[in-house]
Amino acid sequence: MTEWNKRKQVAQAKIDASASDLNNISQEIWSHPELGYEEHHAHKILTDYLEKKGFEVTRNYHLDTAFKATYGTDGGVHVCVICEYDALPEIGHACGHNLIAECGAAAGLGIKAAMELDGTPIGRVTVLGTPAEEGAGGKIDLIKAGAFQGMDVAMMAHPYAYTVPQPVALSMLEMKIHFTGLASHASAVPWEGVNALDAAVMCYNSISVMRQQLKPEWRVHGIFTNGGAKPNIIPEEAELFYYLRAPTQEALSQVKKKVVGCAQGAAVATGCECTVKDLGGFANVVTNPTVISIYKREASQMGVVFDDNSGSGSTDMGNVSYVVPSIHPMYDIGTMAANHSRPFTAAAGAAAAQPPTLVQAKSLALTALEVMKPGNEEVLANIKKDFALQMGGAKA
Ligand SMILES: NCCC[C@H](NC(=O)CCN)C(=O)O
Repeated sequence: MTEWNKRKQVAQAKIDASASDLNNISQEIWSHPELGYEEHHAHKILTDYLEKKGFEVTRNYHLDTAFKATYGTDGGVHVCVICEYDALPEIGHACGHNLIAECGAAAGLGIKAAMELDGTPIGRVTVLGTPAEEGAGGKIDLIKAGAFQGMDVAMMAHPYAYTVPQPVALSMLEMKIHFTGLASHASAVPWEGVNALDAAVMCYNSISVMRQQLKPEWRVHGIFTNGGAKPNIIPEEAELFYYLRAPTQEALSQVKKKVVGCAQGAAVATGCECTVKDLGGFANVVTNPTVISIYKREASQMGVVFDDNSGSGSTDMGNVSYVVPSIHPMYDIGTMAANHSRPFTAAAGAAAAQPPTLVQAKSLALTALEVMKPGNEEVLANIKKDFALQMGGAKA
């Protein structure tokens, strides 16, 4: 056996030997669901554990509930494994971020064990704790703070109903559409009023009608966040909250133009004022072809079979993929339930999710080791070449 294959075995054995600890971490996070930027319990248990395992830990890293846990030396390849740990309102860990945290910590442990085999670490591994993927996107704050500078590759794995190495993750924009009318008694003098709720309903309906003309991969979905105060007051304020999505930033701007047109039309029809507030969003994920081909090879050798079924959500890992060569595979946790559903919450906390999570952690760890391997400098050169080509044709 080559020295490097020995290291790969050590990584896998370390993850297997830590299975019970890792499951406990996952269960702790799953049973204490915390919203984005409030993940204090998850932050504590992950940082305490990684510190105990010999990582140099920075708590509250640029954000209250972000962390950096790092091991190794500078000057070699620097690999980042990402943890997420925020939950959804009301339905808990319905996106399985407890498992993303477990997988990131597990991969980090495995890589570290392999690196320190002969006492001389080659390169650096950082486990990065990133808050609020379901919210404003903590990775975007961390990018702005420079947390990804000097990293060569970033990777994570996300729970799902299928196993997809290169899922579609769309560019996304969050938008609030606010209508202002004029209040009046809805029974005594309704003609004195200007009805903001009517404008919001017309806008919602126009967007729904427009949907037939949207490209199949475009997404527009919204809710009413204000529909008036009382039935006997003509609503003077009404508000819609929409997510707009498309495969690229260019296509997203076309979707935005159409939605703004619907809002303006509804305002004219009802005599209301309309303001559209752009709340920012996420970039699409640009998967690095060299890294994903290594990942696919390593995962296949462990018996992982890939499906051809990609969802099309969005993630702040998309923003990371514009600053560091990245992969964001998704994997089957033993459920057919959709993410963001209550059955998915149950699946994310079930024992059946553990074996596939550890296989993903091993696949990420072995992918990282392949990039770090002395003599494999051409691999890193190819990763950088892919990235330069991809970024030449893409805008975040
Ligand atoms: N506010 C951003 C929502 C992101 C959300 N992400 C996912 O569902 C992917 C996995 N967590 C989305 O709506 O796509």
